[in-house]
Amino acid sequence: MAANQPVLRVQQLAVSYGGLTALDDVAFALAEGEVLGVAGPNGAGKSSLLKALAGVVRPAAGRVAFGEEPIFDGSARVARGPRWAVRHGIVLVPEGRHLFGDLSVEENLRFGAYLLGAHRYDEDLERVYTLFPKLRERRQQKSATLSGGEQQMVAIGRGLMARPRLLLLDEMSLGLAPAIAAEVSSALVRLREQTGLTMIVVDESLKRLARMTSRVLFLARGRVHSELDSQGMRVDEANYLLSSF
Ligand SMILES: Nc1ncnc2c1ncn2[C@@H]1O[C@H](COP(=O)(O)OP(=O)(O)OP(=O)(O)O)[C@@H](O)[C@H]1O
Repeated sequence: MAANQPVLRVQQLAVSYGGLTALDDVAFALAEGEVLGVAGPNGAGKSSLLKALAGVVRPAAGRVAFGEEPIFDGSARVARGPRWAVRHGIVLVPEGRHLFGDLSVEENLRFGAYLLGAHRYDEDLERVYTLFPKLRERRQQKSATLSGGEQQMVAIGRGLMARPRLLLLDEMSLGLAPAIAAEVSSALVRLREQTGLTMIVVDESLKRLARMTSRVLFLARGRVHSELDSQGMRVDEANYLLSSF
């Protein structure tokens, strides 16, 4: 891929569920190593966007390309599914974590590598445990008995075990106390600094998004309302903008 080519290009993307339009005419591009935040009120289409990129939801129209590869092209009738996406490095950490509660932390993490087929997990596991030291202490513990924050760390770790090139994180702070949410987002900032991984992050807190991302896309009623640079973003003003949607 040429250096100036976006790693992800989304054009005129539409998603609908029966008669309900969840996303309409959404367009943006993402450069390699960029971390994009997505904000918007409930029902704005944030999860639908991540699911469409991960091949979990089939768009109604538009085009999505990952590097040179089309993920979806309405006019060419190309629609990739979730297996294709994971194998090509697009990994979704879904809202709600979806862990196997009866399995241990390490078994859940290993599951993230499952779709990649046979490869050595040890180095990947080590990287996850370095990012989230709490998980190393609890590697044999059943996931259901972890705290919410630890479960979220397992969900992110499981995503990392799939060796992502684009990591999609949906509402990772949902239900977490602010201090724990801050701990999880600090880990993502370290991940970004250490690996340069390209990510899209949905989070209800603009303050956390401002720390984690380089720019934030605001969705309202399924459309891109505006986009702000995270560095110069005044969180109070951005919150005011959000409340006006
Ligand atoms: N499987 C589905 N079937 C029908 N409608 C759906 C489905 N999933 C989402 N929707 C609808 O699509 C719209 C966008 O939902 P989506 O979950 O993408 O929004 P969101 O911005 O992630 O919201 P939230 O912040 O509440 O998670 C909403 O009106 C929602 O009710």
